[in-house]
Amino acid sequence: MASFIFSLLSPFFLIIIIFFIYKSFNQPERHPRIPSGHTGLPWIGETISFYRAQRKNQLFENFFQPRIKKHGKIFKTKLMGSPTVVVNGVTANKFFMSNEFRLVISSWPTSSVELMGKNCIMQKQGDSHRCLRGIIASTLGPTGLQAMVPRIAKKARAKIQKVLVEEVRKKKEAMEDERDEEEEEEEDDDGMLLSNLVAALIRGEITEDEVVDNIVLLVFAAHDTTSYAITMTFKMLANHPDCYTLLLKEHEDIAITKRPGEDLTLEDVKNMEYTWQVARETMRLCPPIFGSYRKAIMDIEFEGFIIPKGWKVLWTAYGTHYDEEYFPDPMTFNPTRFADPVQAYAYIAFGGGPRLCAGYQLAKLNILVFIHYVVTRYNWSLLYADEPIVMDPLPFPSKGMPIKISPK
Ligand code: HEM
Repeated sequence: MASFIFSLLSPFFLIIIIFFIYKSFNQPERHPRIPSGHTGLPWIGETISFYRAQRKNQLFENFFQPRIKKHGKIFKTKLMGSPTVVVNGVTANKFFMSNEFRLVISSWPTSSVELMGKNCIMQKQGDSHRCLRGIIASTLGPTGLQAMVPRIAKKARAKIQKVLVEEVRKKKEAMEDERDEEEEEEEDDDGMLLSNLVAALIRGEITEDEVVDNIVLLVFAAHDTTSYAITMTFKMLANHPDCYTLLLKEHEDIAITKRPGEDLTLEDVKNMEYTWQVARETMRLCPPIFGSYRKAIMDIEFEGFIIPKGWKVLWTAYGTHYDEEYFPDPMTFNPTRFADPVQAYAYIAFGGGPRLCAGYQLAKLNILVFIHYVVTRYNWSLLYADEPIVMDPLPFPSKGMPIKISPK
């Protein structure tokens, strides 16, 4: 045995082994390599420059744009130890978003998963995703929102978790008691998200952890995104008085039809067309979510390149929203560009495909209703015209964008 091993190490065998290693590294490539500059230090890759740019809300200017200019819409980098292919443009958005679960799955960095909870919808695939998506999206869809219109008016995760677990258990007990008492009667359905999630918990479709993690996720996914969208819309309005005049007129026309104290209806919200153009244009230039991560679950061929199984794919809103191929004169604030439908997958502030934002309708409603009450009831102006935006992990104005406000 020992002499056999020794013979393997003889010069002849070594030459054969070296030949095979050489051959395997020099296989003629069937597919071109994905362009990449230097992918940075081993393991860390370009993580530091990525986060430095992100922190200053300069991801486009300092990270994506220089690489897109040099390599094109698809390039490779290395972030947090993972080889990552950054993809931009309508074709890539459509391909990667619509092939969710088939070729790629959602794959957020560990730090984001810790914040949102590993049982939240963003981390789920297949049946589990379908079940949660059904509950959340139906509660937040147009029918669920109908009841919510008149009601619209950082805490540590551990604290939120504790409070929520108590609430979930209380709610579960109450719902089970009610069910015992009124066995034959129809389910009491108040249409609220917590009730719908707890009802699924009682039916054994989801776990208590899933109820809690999805409520926490919705706090992050819903609050910070919507508040940033509203904040930036007011900033844009302050900087574009002509747009403000048009927007104000739209709301005054609605307000004039109302008796004192009368609530807005969904019909009123539908008439806020120009305001929604303003908000969409704001989110085109200032997307609350700059992009999202996927992981290839098999080797993927895209535009002649091979993305190996296990690599990350990062789609970015900037790479499409700032591309003049889809939005002429892209850096100019021009809400009426949304007066006509835009090409599918060109406007991706709310993502696309099976993971399209489940709270889209609620976000739209909150933004429009909030703007309505502010502009019809108050005069306002920005305190700091050029307040820097920072990101941690979502973007926000560094001073909280205070405004001077007085009743009309
Ligand atoms: C302006 C406000 C908002 C913006 C810009 C926004 C943006 C997004 C984006 C880009 C995604 C897709 C992420 C991905 O592809 O990985 C997403 C997913 C999601 N959003 Fe929103 N969102 C907003 C408001 C809300 C609100 C108000 C809620 C709920 C109350 C919500 C709940 C969700 C959920 C549950 C998902 C995950 C969907 C899934 O994985 O199937 N979002 N959102």
